[in-house]
Amino acid sequence: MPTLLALEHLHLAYDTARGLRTVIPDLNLQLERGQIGCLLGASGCGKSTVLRAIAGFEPVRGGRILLEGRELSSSQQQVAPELRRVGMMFQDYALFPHMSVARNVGFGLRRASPQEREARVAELLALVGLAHARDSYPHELSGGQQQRVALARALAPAPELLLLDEPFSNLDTDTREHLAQEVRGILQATGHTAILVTHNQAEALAIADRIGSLSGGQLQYWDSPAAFRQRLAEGGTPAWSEHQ
Ligand SMILES: Nc1ncnc2c1ncn2[C@@H]1O[C@H](COP(=O)(O)OP(=O)(O)OP(=O)(O)O)[C@@H](O)[C@H]1O
Repeated sequence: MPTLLALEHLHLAYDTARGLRTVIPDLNLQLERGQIGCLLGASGCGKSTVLRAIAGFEPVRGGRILLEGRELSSSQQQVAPELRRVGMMFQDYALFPHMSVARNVGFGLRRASPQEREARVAELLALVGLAHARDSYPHELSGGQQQRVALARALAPAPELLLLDEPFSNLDTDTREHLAQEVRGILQATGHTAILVTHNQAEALAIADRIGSLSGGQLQYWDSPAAFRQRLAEGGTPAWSEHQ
């Protein structure tokens, strides 16, 4: 499979009152089209910063980000977030409370005709198993259902790459693993490529094709689930990892 996403010598830093603070000094990563990659790592190691840079919300100080060989970010240029074809889904769902499920899902389709939007919303709600809830409001749904609406909304504009930032962390353990497997099924069925960040190994194993650990701003490994299981069996887990 061809590479969809490439991070090449990525250097990310924040401007602070005390000067530039490097979070990611030199990160390299490749993800094939159709794969789900997972970044594990301790709180504060820079996982969200990497996702935000891929989405175009953080400047790149060095190196570059490529999507299908197209340069999205480098120190010289920065493609606007809305032109990247990158979708994002967060842990707090970020659904609009005053909008119905259908309007939430159709939110990113403002340029489509009403008929096209209606058809796409119906298709996505069927995909995530919530066709019956189209007229409900977010507060009427369970956490897992809200997260499925958030997934449908993120997929609606047909992004090339989906970024998932701790998407299941507000859910209880059982729902979390079940939904991770369900989301994997949905992304595989639609051929989507995604990167997920989490603290949780079980979640990583339930969803990912490639699992890596971010530490000191570097990717420590980029394993298949089988190789990652082997690593766990050999005791090669970082001290911070959640074992659930
Ligand atoms: N806007 C900012 N300005 C300065 N420093 C920041 C800013 N945002 C994040 N940081 C710092 O950058 C580091 C990485 O933050 P980031 O949110 O990427 O970590 P994370 O691995 O996603 O953590 P968590 O798992 O807790 O969400 C942290 O030390 C954080 O304090």
